[in-house]
Amino acid sequence: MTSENLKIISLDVKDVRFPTSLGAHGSDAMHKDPDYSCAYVVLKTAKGTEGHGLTFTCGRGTEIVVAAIKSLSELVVGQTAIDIFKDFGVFWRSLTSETQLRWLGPEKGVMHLATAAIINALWDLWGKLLNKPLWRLLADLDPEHIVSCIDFRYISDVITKEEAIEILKQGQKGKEERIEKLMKEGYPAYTTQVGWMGYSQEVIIELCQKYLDMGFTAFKVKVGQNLKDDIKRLKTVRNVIGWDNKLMVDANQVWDVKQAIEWMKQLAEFKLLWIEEPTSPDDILGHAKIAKELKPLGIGVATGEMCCNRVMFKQFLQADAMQYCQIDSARIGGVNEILSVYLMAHKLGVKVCPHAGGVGLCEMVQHLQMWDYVALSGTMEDRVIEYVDQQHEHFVNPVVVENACYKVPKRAGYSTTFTPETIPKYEYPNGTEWQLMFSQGLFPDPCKHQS
Ligand SMILES: C[C@H](O)[C@@H](O)[C@@H](O)[C@H](O)C(=O)O
Ligand SMILES: [Mg+2]
Repeated sequence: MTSENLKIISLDVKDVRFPTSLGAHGSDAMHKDPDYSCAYVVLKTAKGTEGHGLTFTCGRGTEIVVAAIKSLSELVVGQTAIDIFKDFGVFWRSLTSETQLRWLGPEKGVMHLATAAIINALWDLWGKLLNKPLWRLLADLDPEHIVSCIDFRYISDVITKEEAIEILKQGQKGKEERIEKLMKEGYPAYTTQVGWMGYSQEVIIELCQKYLDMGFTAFKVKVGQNLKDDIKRLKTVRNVIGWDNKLMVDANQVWDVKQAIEWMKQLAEFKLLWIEEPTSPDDILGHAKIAKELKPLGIGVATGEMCCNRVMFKQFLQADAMQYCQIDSARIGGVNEILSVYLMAHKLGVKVCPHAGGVGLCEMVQHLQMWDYVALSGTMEDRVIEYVDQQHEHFVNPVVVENACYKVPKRAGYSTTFTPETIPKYEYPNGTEWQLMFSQGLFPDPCKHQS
């Protein structure tokens, strides 16, 4: 492979949306009608190999992320993939610290979602070039190379490069046996599919039974709109799943700090493992207070799906403000930054249970969590990967969950390639499915709207 062949010659980006709001799939106390969507990046090398990456969105606004990706694209096109991978941390910083664009973040919001989509596409490309699934690519990289992918600026007060290398060297011990175990058993999952906010009691009962029959032992339910309804919903769920299975709740940032504590005290009788996103995702001390108050009730605090970067994660971890660290593969700046969060969580003894409620998130986080087991924490104890049954049919290599465990992905890359039919059908607003839904009056046609 010559380096000329590995030159990135194009970056294409699409706005892809799925009409999930029609069935209340993905709904919660704050996002009542999400249309699961993504900005989908396709990188192409001169040799013709493609890398596919995405960042998750909830419908409206995806076009803004697409525009941000277009603004970043000139930093990528013309670069040689092999040079990027040699010194990936430096390249990552060139995106996040671009001297003018950084004013729009820095390292947060739309710009960081855009960075994640591009960076994820690069890791997919790397996996495809080496013919390895991402978890294996990560597990095979030597500790120094992994560390060279990370930007340690702002986190070296908690973890240095040298410490990270040492931790990763320790993680090499027993790696092959762990790979063998993973191949045999897979990685435990929990399901959120049973408890979206907009689901009726009947649907919840039916889904709880379905997932129990599939072998699931951990379930997550949305709360936070109305206390009486929450109590009713949790009673229903406990009735079906019993008291030995794990139950978690998710408020998606709806409460004030005091309100969160009071509300959760009223739900404690349902034996809850964690409350997820009780309040603003930026309120580190608020989360710490909630965690302290709820600890005697056996309830931990989980958060991370909207934690905007490694600096915020660092402080959450330092402040004992999260007992479950929910990295999100598409919110912070892609794999490189996520590696730094895993390392900090490991050093500070916090369990990582990735967030996956969105398009392609299950496909991605399985790789990250499997790498963590194989080459970093070395354990799956009390750790679970979220599972939602959304849009898997649109991926060429969808996740496979059997007996409530993710099977190890075997195909090269980050599992983020859409099927050839997906974009023509679901690109917004011109995809054939969208055109049909506009004509049926299911959604307003944005083109007609403007004229
Ligand atoms: C809008 C989305 O579906 C969220 O509700 C979802 O990501 C959720 O917070 C989760 O934890 O899966
Ligand atoms: Mg959540």
